[in-house]
Amino acid sequence: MEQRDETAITLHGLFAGYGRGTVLHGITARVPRSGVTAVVGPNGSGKSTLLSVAAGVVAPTGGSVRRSHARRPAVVVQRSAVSDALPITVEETVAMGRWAHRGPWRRLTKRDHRIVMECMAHLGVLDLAPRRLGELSGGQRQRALVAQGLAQESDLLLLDEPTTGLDAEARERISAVLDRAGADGTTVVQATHDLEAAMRADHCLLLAEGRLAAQGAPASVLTPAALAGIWGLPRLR
Ligand SMILES: Nc1ncnc2c1ncn2[C@@H]1O[C@H](COP(=O)(O)OP(=O)(O)OP(=O)(O)O)[C@@H](O)[C@H]1O
Repeated sequence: MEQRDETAITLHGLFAGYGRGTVLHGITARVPRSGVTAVVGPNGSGKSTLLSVAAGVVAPTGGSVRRSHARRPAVVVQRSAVSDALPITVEETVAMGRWAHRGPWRRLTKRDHRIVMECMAHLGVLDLAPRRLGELSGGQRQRALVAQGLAQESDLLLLDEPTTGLDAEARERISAVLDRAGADGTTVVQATHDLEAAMRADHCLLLAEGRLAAQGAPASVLTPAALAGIWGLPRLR
């Protein structure tokens, strides 16, 4: 019972993939409740697939996944997955985060509008509210997408590379918001190539070729030996 309360997601011997191709091979791991968990690994190691399984978008082909969340997960996709041609503003993008509560055709309430404003303010995109998403820089667009995820007020927030490739200011802004959400009781899971972001997480899952290489506190998982073994890096920068 105690274990169940402390664990948000339990993966047991999990296999998953696309069509006939298996990407995740027998992963047994846990994501603690509250706080930030970083999912780390080289390109193609299965990080996004793991997030998709956690989101319920990809079904396991073997083993099990157990989530102990009351609400529908909030998912923040990679910003490259959002078309430049999408004719919506930052404010509309963030307001879509409230659709899970109202449905797309229902009017948003005053509380919804307040949450949308607050989330834009937290991510520093209030000034960009009327701008079209497609005309923003990568960092601005990413902050708008994280604001949308936050606006869903889920107890499980899943993000695919929210800080990878951004400048220091955007990375710091997003990391601070995720840290705060985790401290406030949200279970935050982010797939990332940003080793600084991974090191400041509370928990870390390290994937290599669809298998779990290690899990635990980031400092014990992202050791120079593990990084050298998996990426061939001489040391953590
Ligand atoms: N929708 C899909 N259909 C078929 N194969 C897919 C799909 N998405 C991912 N894959 C394959 O699954 C494998 C793992 O991909 P995944 O995106 O989960 O890895 P990743 O660790 O997130 O990689 P990256 O760091 O490059 O984002 C890759 O071989 C990829 O080609």
